[in-house]
Amino acid sequence: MIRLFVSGASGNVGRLVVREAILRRDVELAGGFCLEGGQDLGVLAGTDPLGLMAVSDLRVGLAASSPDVVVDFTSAVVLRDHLELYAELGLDAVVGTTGLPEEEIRRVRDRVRDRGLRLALISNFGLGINLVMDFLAAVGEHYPYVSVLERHPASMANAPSGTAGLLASSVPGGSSGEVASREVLPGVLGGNAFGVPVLSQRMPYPGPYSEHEVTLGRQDEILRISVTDFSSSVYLEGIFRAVRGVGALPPGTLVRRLGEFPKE
Ligand SMILES: NC(=O)C1=CN([C@@H]2O[C@H](COP(=O)(O)OP(=O)(O)OC[C@H]3O[C@@H](n4cnc5c(N)ncnc54)[C@H](OP(=O)(O)O)[C@@H]3O)[C@@H](O)[C@H]2O)C=CC1
Ligand SMILES: O=C(O)C1=N[C@H](C(=O)O)C[C@H](O)C1
Repeated sequence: MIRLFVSGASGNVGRLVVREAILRRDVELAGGFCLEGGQDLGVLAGTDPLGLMAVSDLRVGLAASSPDVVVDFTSAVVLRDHLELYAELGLDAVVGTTGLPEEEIRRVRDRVRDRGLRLALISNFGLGINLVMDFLAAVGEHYPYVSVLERHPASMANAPSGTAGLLASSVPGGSSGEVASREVLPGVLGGNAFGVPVLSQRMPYPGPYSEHEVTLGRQDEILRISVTDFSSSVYLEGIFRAVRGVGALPPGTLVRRLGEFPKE
């Protein structure tokens, strides 16, 4: 039985993680944190009361509940502090929160290695995106030209999405060539991550969706892959795959893709 603590227990993803943890036989919900705190975790998750209250002080909540694994879906604003706290407590962590710059992630990787920690820092737990990342790693060398486009509702916290950066980093060698176009509207061409052009599109559409599109090119051939997710439930299978797997990783390991976990 894995004792699980959920950071961000009142959020879109955190609530689903709490509900799933209640249903699963291999997991026991140890506690949860959210900014507000004070409410029953079951009620927050839209189910029956559990008699287990969300805490608003993460350090206190973790000390009181002695979890085996912490899952974090909170905010880029607090991500750095949360990672430091999990490291200080030597906790195995599965982190979905995005928005940490790549140079910072390199420092996190060093800390994980130096202190013998185990961390899954995965910007997208969806099956489709993880399969595309595996595909890009396998075939990217055949396609010298690459670009990544991501589309989210206007409420999306960061631009680009963490997933867009991870997709860009999955292509060995980045993209070739230069873009000569002059920007008439500032920012219209987007940015660049790992040598790959990345563009974010935001629309005040009411429903949830998350879309990523990768275009691969070589002489006389364009290959385009698009993944659209309409509900946070698509992340659950991957999150619990990581929850089961993180404790079995060798100490000092940071994984960025589900494909890095050994097959079950
Ligand atoms: N890796 C993946 O597969 C996915 C990653 N994400 C990422 O996960 C993160 C969370 O997404 P989502 O669930 O939609 O977010 P929500 O805004 O729905 O939930 C955020 C949660 O974090 C808490 N929180 C918000 N701000 C703070 C803060 N400053 N300090 C402490 N706690 C805070 C909120 O508490 P309260 O309600 O009390 O304010 C809430 O519990 C984002 O970075 C998102 O991009 C999202 C989907 C999939
Ligand atoms: O906040 C979201 O919605 C999402 N965040 C993750 C990201 O930043 O990549 C995953 C997905 O794009 C949805």
